[in-house]
Amino acid sequence: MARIIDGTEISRVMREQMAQEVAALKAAGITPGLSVVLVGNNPASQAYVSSKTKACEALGMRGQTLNLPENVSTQELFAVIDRLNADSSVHGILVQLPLPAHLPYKAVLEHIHPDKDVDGFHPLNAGLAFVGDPRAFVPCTPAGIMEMIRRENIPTRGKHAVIVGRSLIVSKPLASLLMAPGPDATVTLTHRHTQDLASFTRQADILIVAVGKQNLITADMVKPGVVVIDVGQNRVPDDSSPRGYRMVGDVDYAAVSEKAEAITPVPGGVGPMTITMLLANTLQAARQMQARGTSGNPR
Ligand SMILES: Nc1nc(=O)c2c([nH]1)NC[C@@H]1CN(c3ccc(C(=O)N[C@@H](CCC(=O)O)C(=O)O)cc3)C=[N+]21
Repeated sequence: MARIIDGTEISRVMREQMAQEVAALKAAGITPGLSVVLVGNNPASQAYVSSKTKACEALGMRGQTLNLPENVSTQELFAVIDRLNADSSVHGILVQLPLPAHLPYKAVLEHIHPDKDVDGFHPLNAGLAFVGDPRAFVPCTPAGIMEMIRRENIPTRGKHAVIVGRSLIVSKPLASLLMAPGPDATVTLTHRHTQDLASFTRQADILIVAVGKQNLITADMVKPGVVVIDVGQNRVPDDSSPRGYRMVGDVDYAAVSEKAEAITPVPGGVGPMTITMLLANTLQAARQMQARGTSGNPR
């Protein structure tokens, strides 16, 4: 049976360390602050956003949510972001995705000041991360996956990492992190048009799945000894659960964990690590602004 990679426990250790760094910044007069902009009232988005701001507060940081109506105009949303960009008590800004279809999400993400872009979705940060510049904010999910791999001592050098999915948020940045000097993995990226997906996944020493489709990866699609990182967050109706649903990933967990060397569970794997890296990026933003002398909460 596979070893379970416990994202909740790794997060607990990392957050304990970060709480001390927050305390030190606070002693220097700066309380790191994250502002989350949530448009509309999608229940899943509301749940994610509240877990993000709660995690901030648990660390001693400020977490604020700005909830805008579903029909907010692009200009109104830009005005809100302008205000957060100019507010020296705000170190990180996150606009929760997906946005309603009438809003141009790329233009919205480009409106966030790159120094406060703790999601790492602004093209400047995406570019800095791609060239391996340490000033970049690295998107939280790929950063969290790299932390899990490092802390679990999973060998990457020369290993074949196969990524399923081609998103800007997870797969593209993860590919560049895994193939960079240091990790030195050989990376294959696959997606919905890949022919004979299983012929690729079966070659994986490390298999990362970020698609959003329950049971996409079955036991016959992996080789014995694989390390599986499941990024999926799928809600499955379940009357026996208090919320009326349960969370599953993209991997047939029960069957694949019989063949894998190690596997991340859902929930309790990549999800908590994503939030942990959001906290880390907010802390990084506060420190960078302190170093430039552009931060400090108004007293
Ligand atoms: N601008 C932006 N940045 C994001 O980082 C972002 C976003 N938009 N939109 C949506 C996705 C999704 N996402 C999750 C993070 C943590 C969990 C998480 O902690 N999940 C728990 C389970 C949650 C539950 O049970 O409901 C777990 O896996 O253990 C889930 C989903 C961040 N996202």
